[in-house]
Amino acid sequence: MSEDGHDLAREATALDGADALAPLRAAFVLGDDTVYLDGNSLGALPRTVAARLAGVVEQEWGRLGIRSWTESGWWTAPERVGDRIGHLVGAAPGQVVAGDSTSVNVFKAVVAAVRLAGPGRDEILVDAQTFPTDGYIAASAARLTGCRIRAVAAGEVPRAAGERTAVALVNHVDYRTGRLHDLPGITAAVHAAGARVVWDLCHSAGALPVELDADGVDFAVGCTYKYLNGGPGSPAYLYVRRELQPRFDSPLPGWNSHADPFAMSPDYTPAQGSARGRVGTPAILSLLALEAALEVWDGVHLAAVRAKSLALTDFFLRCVEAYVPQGAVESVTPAVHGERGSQVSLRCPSGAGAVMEELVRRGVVGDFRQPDVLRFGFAPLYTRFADAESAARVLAEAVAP
Ligand SMILES: Cc1ncc(COP(=O)(O)O)c(C=O)c1O
Ligand SMILES: Nc1c(O)cccc1C(=O)C[C@H](N)C(=O)O
Repeated sequence: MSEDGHDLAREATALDGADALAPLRAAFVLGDDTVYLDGNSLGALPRTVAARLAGVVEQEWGRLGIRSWTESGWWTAPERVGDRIGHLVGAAPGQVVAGDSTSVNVFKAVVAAVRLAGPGRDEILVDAQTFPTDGYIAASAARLTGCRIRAVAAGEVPRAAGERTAVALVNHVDYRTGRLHDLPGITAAVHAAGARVVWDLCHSAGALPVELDADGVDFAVGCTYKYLNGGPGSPAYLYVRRELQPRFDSPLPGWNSHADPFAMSPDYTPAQGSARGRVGTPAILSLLALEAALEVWDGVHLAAVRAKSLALTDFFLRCVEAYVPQGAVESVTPAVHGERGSQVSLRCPSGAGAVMEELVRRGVVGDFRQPDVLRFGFAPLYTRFADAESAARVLAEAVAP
C-alpha cells in the first residue's frame, strides 16, 4: 500500500471514531466482510424488523385474525406510517399516506395535478433524465388526460414552465449521476408559471433534509426500500399538500379512499385528508415491516445525516483520486455539495459491468447502470468511512488491467 493508502486508512479510522452516527450501524444486520454501498437501491435490514414481523404474523394475523384490522391498528397503518415518513421529509402530520408503489403514486399525483390545472394547460414537463418509470407513467397520464409531454433537463424546468404547463414531474436526486436538484427554486419557478410540481424523492428521503411544507411543494412521491430501509418492495408514499387535499381528485379512487369504506356504497364519496390517496387493501406485512424499520430514525437529525453523507462522499472521492489509476474512472457526481445527493457515480469507459461484478465478488457491493456507470450509495446511518476507503482500494485493483 502506498504512503497515501496508509494515511487514508488511518484517517478513515479516525473519522469513524469521531462519527456521532456510528453507533447506529449496530441497529442493522450487516456482515463485517461486506462493504455495502447499495443502500440507494435496497437499504440494509434493521434488526427490529424480523421480530416485529414474526409478532405480526403469529399474534396479529395468527391469533387475532380479522380483528387485527381494528384491534391491531392495521386499517389506519397507511396514515400512521405516512406520518412517520412525513416527519423525515418535512411534512406535518396528515399529508403523507404510505402504500402502493412509487410508479402508482406518480400516476395519482400527475393525473390529479392535471385535473387541478386551469383551462389551456395541457403540457406535462418531465425531467429528461428521469428514472424511466416516471417517464412511462407520465406519458400514459398524458394520453389519458389529453396532455402532451415535454422532456426538459431538471435545471431547465424553471425556464420551460409556461402558461400551457399543468405540472412538472422532477426527480429530487438523479438516480444515475447522484445530482441533487434545486427543489425550492424549481418549485417556486413552476408556481410562478401557475403550474404544479410533483417531486420524486426516491433518492433523497432519508439521505438529506427535505422540506416539503416549507418549500410549498404540491405533490411528492417516493419509495421506502432505499434510504428508509423498508425492505424489498416495501410500500411507497404520496404527499398531497394540505391546501390541495379537498380538491385532490384521485384517478384511482378505490374503496380504501372512500369516506366510509364499510358503508359499501355504490356512490363514491372521497375521504378527507391523506386517506384520499389510498386505493385498495394495503400490503399489511410490508407496511408493518416498514413501520418497524422507521424506528431507527427516532432521535436522528437529518442535518447530521446530511453532514455525514457529504463527508463520506467527499472522502470516497479523495480515496478514488489517490488509489485509482488516472483515466480509469471519472466522477459524474457534482463536486459542489449543494448539487450532490448521497451517492457517487463513476463513469468507467472500459468494461464497467465487469468491473462491478468483480467488486461484488470481492465483497464491495455497489451497482452498475447503463451504459458505463458504477454507482456507490452512501447510506449515512450505517456506512463507515472505512467502507469508503476499502471500496476505493478494491476498485483500484478491479480496474487494473
Ligand atoms: C427515482 C425513482 N423513481 C421510481 C423508482 C421505482 O418505482 P417503483 O417503486 O414503482 O418500482 C425508482 C427505483 O426503482 C427510482 O429510483
Ligand atoms: N426497485 C428495485 C428493484 O425492485 C430491483 C432492483 C433495483 C431496484 C431499484 O430500486 C433501482 C433503483 N431505483 C435505481 O436507482 O436504479
